[in-house]
Amino acid sequence: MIIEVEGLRRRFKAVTAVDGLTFTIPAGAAVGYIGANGAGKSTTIKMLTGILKPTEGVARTCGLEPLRHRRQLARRIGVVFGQRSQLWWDLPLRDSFRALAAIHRLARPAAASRLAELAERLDLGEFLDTPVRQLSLGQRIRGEVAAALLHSPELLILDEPTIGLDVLSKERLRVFLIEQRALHGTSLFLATHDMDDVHRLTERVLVVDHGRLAFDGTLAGLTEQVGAERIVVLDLTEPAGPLDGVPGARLAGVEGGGLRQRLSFRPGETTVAAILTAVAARAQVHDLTIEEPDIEAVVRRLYLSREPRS
Ligand SMILES: Nc1ncnc2c1ncn2[C@@H]1O[C@H](COP(=O)(O)OP(=O)(O)OP(=O)(O)O)[C@@H](O)[C@H]1O
Repeated sequence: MIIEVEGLRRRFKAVTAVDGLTFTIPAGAAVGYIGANGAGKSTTIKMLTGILKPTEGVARTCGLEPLRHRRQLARRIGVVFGQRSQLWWDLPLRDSFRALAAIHRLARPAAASRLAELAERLDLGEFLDTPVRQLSLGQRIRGEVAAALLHSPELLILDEPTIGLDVLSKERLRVFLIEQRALHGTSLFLATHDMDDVHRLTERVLVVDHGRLAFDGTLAGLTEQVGAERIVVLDLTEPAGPLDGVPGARLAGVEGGGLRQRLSFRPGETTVAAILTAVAARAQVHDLTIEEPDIEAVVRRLYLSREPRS
């Protein structure tokens, strides 16, 4: 197991941020960790990485007790906090990598070739010599991710890595992470508010609610359990009248005078294929995309379905 957590609890005076969590994650897995603001995600990550001491219970990361073996663990994991930097603010990005290579005691040629790989894949070349404080958010996050991966860790822990990034930067980062996992088999533990992150990067999702595990399964299983709606966006070859009355679907919007129409549906009640078949008699579809429900909505529905809590 790359992560093992048993009865993990952390109190801050009156607040119980993490309240008896138990789960395991096998090596090589990619897991999304989601929950509302203040649900306990960052606190969990801090205990997994040896920054915070559990009040009760056990966390084991890469088979190590994070607090006791913090140094050893640091060589085997990479961590990115989207809202906090691990880079040296006033130094050129390249110097942070040099310092980190020294901290991890990487042999020079190995560090140089790893940096070259990361710089190429993350497109860092243009700003390697720019002081970190002058980087755009997207550039800095790419730098953070490279810094976290420089020593080729077995496990990458990301806390809100795409927060504040524009669509293009988010996408580049996701493509990079998918590639890295395919190349190196890096395990991934990803706390995020972004459903697309979860959808693209992970195969299992853990939902935390008031420090307790509220769901452990696939994203499809989660949306099905809460009955969240997905939206199919249809781009038509010619404008058509409103596509209402499709069985199992609800017309959620018409744009461009009928050229683009959105139909929402609940997985389990109908399928995209059935919707397309029903629509085919009335309009010709040129292109389609599926919009995932947003994470806040899914989590809210899950929380509501769990009430009243003990
Ligand atoms: N150092 C601290 N002192 C006191 N309370 C804290 C501390 N750190 C976290 N908390 C509280 O613990 C709870 C869980 O916080 P945590 O940061 O783990 O949540 P989160 O799920 O990461 O939220 P977000 O999505 O907003 O980052 C919150 O109520 C928070 O206010």
